[in-house]
Amino acid sequence: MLPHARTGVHVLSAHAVIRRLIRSSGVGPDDLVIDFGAGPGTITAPLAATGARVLAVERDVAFVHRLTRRFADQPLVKVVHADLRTVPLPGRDFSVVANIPFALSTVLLRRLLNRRRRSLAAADLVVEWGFAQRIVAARTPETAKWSEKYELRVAGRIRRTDFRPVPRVDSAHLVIRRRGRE
Ligand SMILES: C[S@@+](CC[C@H](N)C(=O)[O-])C[C@H]1O[C@@H](n2cnc3c(N)ncnc32)[C@H](O)[C@@H]1O
Repeated sequence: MLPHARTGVHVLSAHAVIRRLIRSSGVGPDDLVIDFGAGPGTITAPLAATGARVLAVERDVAFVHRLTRRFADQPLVKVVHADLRTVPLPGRDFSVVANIPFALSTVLLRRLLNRRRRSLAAADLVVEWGFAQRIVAARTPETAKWSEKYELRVAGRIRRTDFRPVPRVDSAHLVIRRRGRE
């Protein structure tokens, strides 16, 4: 079985959507960017093409082997076999561009946005549509606190048919930008 055929892994297959995520992030040479849940490297590859240093974080061993082979000759890409819930985050400024496992959306946002050190500069995430709406509404004390430090907005809807296999629900492009960025 191909790794991406595993239950719950919906690979972003629409190149136009991937290009939009990356263009929105604005990452380029000298930037550090993390692709959480890199899978087969669908987002990792065009991210590396911008000249940014990319950390491709992936928990699944088969995907890690595939990523390691695919990016063996690309010094800008570091494949990190780790769990996004526990992998150490950079101390220097970094961005995130990723189609994350939906079940871990809250955990990841907490890791990124509750840190004392605000080294997350920007994130462009693919998350479940309803989840994105709840986050940007900032109705809970936690999300309200996030929105004091970060701008959170939905840049657009991503149709479920833009993924393989096709999931049951649409997604959103969630944009996160650190406020007061110099
Ligand atoms: C929705 S898929 C996205 C794959 C790829 N980024 C893409 O868009 O084509 C989510 C990926 O996250 C990985 N994953 C799931 N749980 C993880 C965890 N705790 N830590 C790191 N990666 C995880 C899965 O193996 C899968 O490759």
